[in-house]
Amino acid sequence: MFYAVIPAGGSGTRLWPLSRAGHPKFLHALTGTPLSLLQATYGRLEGLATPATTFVVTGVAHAAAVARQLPGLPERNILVEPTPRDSCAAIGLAAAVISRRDPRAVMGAFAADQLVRDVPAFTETLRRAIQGAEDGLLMTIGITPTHPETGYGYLHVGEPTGTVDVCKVAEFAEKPALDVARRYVDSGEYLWNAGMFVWRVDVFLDELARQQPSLHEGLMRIAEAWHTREHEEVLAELWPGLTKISVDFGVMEGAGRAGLVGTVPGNFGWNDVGDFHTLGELLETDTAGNVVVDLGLGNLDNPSPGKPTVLMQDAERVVVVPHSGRLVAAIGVNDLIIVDTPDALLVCPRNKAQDVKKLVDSLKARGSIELL
Ligand SMILES: Nc1nc2c(ncn2[C@@H]2O[C@H](COP(=O)(O)OP(=O)(O)O[C@H]3O[C@H](CO)[C@@H](O)[C@H](O)[C@@H]3O)[C@@H](O)[C@H]2O)c(=O)[nH]1
Repeated sequence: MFYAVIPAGGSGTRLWPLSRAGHPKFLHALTGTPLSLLQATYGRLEGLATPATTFVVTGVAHAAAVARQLPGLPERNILVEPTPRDSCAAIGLAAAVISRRDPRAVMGAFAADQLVRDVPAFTETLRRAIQGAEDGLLMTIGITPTHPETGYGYLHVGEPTGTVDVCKVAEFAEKPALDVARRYVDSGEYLWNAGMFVWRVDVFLDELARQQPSLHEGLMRIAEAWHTREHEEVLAELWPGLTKISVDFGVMEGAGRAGLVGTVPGNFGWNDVGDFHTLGELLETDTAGNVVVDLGLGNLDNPSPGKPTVLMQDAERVVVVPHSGRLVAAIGVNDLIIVDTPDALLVCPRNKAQDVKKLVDSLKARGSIELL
């Protein structure tokens, strides 16, 4: 049996002021369709899992929005975390819950905030990954890199395993420094890790126990109590003490060194919707290269539909996110990002899109919680 898990908890700080702690990027319709990133992620898994075999792991602050956006998902399949403890705890919790139903089930974990253009090719790739997982590997999907991105994991592709398209991974290197990332890309031997994982839950949980024993123990105790009366009590006691680490640093790097990681190439039009510049590259432009991000129906608080929201004159390659209900007008500007929300306006050159994270950090340092 195949289970699909969507960890949905990151706050998407490089998409501030649109993405906020209370309404993070996975709940927004950012990619030119009425579907939010979460709804699109859920929808593309239909060929692989059923609602009964799909889980979303999310924070208590987002559980109601997730249920509203995914009305077909059984409520008991929304695994609610009291606080964010990063992706290893989120994905590990789902693995532990699934293992109590079926200890040798194969599960896939799919980041909630990505764009996939060719869903049939995605489904085919996943079928190959499932074969690799059945053979005992922790499977990743490898994307051909286009530039030395430091926000991704890198997979050093090793020997073929004999299963069609499946290779061993000689090294899993998460978020390398820029010079290292350059070396990887120049070598032609590395792929980007797509942030999707497929494995047998027993293989993953054994590896979690080996590398993160206390996290493993806590998650197994929480999963044991999950559908019982003790659930809340056990969760309140154990969750705050769980190791806070990503699955990439917490398990995958070490599993790579142990020769347990495999990969299949993913040629399905993959994008990580990380910042406003990238978003501008992904969406359709007008003849001057301008992009208006239409937040569509998947957005829960879509302002006044029908009213013109953006007017541009002699402007080129400007990305506008109108999200306040008022008109955004721009004259004679180039290569700019303008994000207008009711309580915060961001204006930033496209080549500084990564620095939005620093701005959010400084807001945090000032204690401006209401703006985050
Ligand atoms: N429920 C829950 N989900 C979480 C939490 N933290 C992160 N997530 C979810 O976990 C997924 C991965 O997010 P990040 O941990 O922010 O990953 P990343 O920095 O983007 O890096 C990952 O993805 C890259 C590709 O986009 C990979 O290249 C990289 O190796 C890694 O797997 C997203 O769906 C995010 O919502 C948490 O505390 N709780």
